[in-house]
Amino acid sequence: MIDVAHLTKRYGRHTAVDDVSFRCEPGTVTGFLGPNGAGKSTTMRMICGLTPPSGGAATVGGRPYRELPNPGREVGVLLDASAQHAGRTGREALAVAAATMGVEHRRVAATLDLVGLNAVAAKRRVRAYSLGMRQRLGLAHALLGDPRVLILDEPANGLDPEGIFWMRGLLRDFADRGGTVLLSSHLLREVEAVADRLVVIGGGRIVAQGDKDELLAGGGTLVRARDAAALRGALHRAGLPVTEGTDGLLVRADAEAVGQAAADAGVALTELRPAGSGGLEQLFLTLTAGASTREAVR
Ligand SMILES: Nc1ncnc2c1ncn2[C@@H]1O[C@H](COP(=O)(O)OP(=O)(O)OP(=O)(O)O)[C@@H](O)[C@H]1O
Repeated sequence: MIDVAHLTKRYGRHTAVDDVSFRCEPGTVTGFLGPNGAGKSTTMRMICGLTPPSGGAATVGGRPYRELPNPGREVGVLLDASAQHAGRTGREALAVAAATMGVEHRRVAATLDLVGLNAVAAKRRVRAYSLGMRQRLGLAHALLGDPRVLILDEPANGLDPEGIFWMRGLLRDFADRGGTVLLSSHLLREVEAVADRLVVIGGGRIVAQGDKDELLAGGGTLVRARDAAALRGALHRAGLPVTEGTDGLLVRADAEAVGQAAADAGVALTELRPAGSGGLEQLFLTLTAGASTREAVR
């Protein structure tokens, strides 16, 4: 269980994370989504005790990360795959971690095997690893202590499609055995494929969270008009957040509010429907429309 309560991080006058609260339950994968600079990494670093919060608190298994007696046995963390000792071989790196955590040495080979780093790869120095191999080694580090919780920042970065598919299965299996997974990603389709719950962050604030299927069912409204510019103007004047979709405008509001805004401006619509069927990508674009704009103009 991960419990995040009112986490806030300010850098000078800039608020990178603003009153963020969510909970990750055992047996679930929580997808942590947001555009660049939204505050995902900062939130995860605060959960793992690497960045002190300006306000709020986070616990893992009921305790602040820094108070866990042997954190690696309880929480597997992968925040930055490139931050690994480049001069060690993959096997050496894991062996050192195993000794530090008090994990049986034979788990080293088993974990390397589990993440798909074969004997040849395990004997190479980390500096010669591709990003995908570093991600696999980082995941091995996270899994080595047989933890009940995984916190992974963009773990699919650098993995090829087969690797992404493999990781999805690994995380699903981990959660199905009662584990708790918090996974950040900008690869929306990957999150859609594996997550049970979603936390969507934009401009440091949570813009949506909940059960993935419920969120997808309420993914805003798709609207079209022959005069797209007039429609855009009408929605803008009504203060409704709008994103360009592939087949119309996506609006973070219900159909009634969108229809009313168009009617008030005398714009004739050619289509008005829930956007949810378009999947997570549309939901993501819709939900983060305002936040992305704020980020872009900052
Ligand atoms: N050490 C720091 N000092 C000042 N500002 C920071 C620092 N770390 C992060 N920020 C700012 O905080 C905001 C959130 O950054 P963060 O890295 O958490 O976002 P993110 O959602 O992980 O984005 P990305 O997907 O691009 O990694 C950004 O505006 C960033 O510039």
